[in-house]
Amino acid sequence: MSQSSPSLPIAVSIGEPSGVGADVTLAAFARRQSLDLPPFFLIADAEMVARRAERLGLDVQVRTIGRPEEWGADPRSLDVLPLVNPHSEEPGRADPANAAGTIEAIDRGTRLVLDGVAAALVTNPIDKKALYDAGFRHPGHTEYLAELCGTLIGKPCQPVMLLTGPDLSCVPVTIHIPLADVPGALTSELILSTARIVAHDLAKRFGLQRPRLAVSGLNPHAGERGAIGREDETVIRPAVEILRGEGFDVVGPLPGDTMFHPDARRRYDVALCMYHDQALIPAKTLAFDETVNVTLGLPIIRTSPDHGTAADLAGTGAARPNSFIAALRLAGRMAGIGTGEDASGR
Ligand SMILES: NC(=O)C1=CN([C@@H]2O[C@H](COP(=O)(O)OP(=O)(O)OC[C@H]3O[C@@H](n4cnc5c(N)ncnc54)[C@H](O)[C@@H]3O)[C@@H](O)[C@H]2O)C=CC1
Ligand SMILES: NCC(=O)COP(=O)(O)O
Repeated sequence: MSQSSPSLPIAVSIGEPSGVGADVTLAAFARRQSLDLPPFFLIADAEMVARRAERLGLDVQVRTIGRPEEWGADPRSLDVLPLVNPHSEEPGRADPANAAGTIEAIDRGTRLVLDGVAAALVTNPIDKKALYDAGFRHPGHTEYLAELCGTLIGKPCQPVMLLTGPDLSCVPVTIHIPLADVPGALTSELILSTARIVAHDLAKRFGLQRPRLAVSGLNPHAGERGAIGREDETVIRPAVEILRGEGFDVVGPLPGDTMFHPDARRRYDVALCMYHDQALIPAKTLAFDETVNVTLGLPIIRTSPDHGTAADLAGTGAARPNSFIAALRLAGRMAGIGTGEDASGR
């Protein structure tokens, strides 16, 4: 762990214990010095993490800390803030019985950042269905963190999901909803509020003033001037015109199939897409190992690897830690923690 900076550490939540969260966190910790990673501690069941390290054959000592302030006393050890709700470890087999611990880790990490004890929260992937089966009523971290932060600060938050990689940053305006519900959920107001949060947070968190925004259409060929679907003209174009009137650098609606080729991508900083897969397919296809999921619109910095629980790889050593490492680095840069990385960011 880098001791060159007196910065606060980053809190990392374990995510789904049967997934690769522990694997990628341990792998990143093992390479922390050569990669000059920002300091971090893990919120997890310490015994589960130690067992996973052993299973993976990683020479990582796990040290339980009583309070986050105890972080960093022994630079050789991965500090783990233990859970009240224990996690059983069965790689590849999600169990709703672990849900309480999974949610506890997210809750505690969020509170620690809000309390100024941790610099940022990096979340490992959750198995959404396992949490739903245990009664969790939020589609994912993104929506849950917005509600939790809103309750804790007494002010509602609109979460915005940003996927950012070396060659593409994009935002799904509607997030975790069935495709059939997208046309009904898509409103000019939602596009406007999302674009305003993107512009505000890119300036505040990334130092990018007046980002160039490209807004996608919803229908094939952005509706072919109303001939293949109406939303492009009745919902999306009016929002783009209002944004332009407010001084935004924005184009659209652009046909979704032609806005991601290399020349097109050079013309904007962020693509605002109308639904989850319209944004996440190009992001993960272009750079699965380097793309980071960031939640904008929150009073805390939250990043996450772009991948899911990868249950098929848990405990095998085959999970690549790259996206997790990118998430740690980006959280560090957003929090102003010095690392050996090029700070130009994305
Ligand atoms: N932020 C979060 O909490 C996220 C959670 N999920 C959840 O993850 C679960 C599984 O989702 P899937 O769609 O199967 O996506 P996935 O990303 O877990 O897996 C898709 C494919 O990519 C591979 N893969 C994923 N991460 C990898 C890594 N680090 N190194 C090498 N290969 C990797 C997997 O082995 C699999 O073949 C679902 O329950 C989903 O809800 C998915 C995305 C984000
Ligand atoms: N596919 C992205 C995703 O599911 C991210 O979900 P979350 O960060 O909101 O948990």
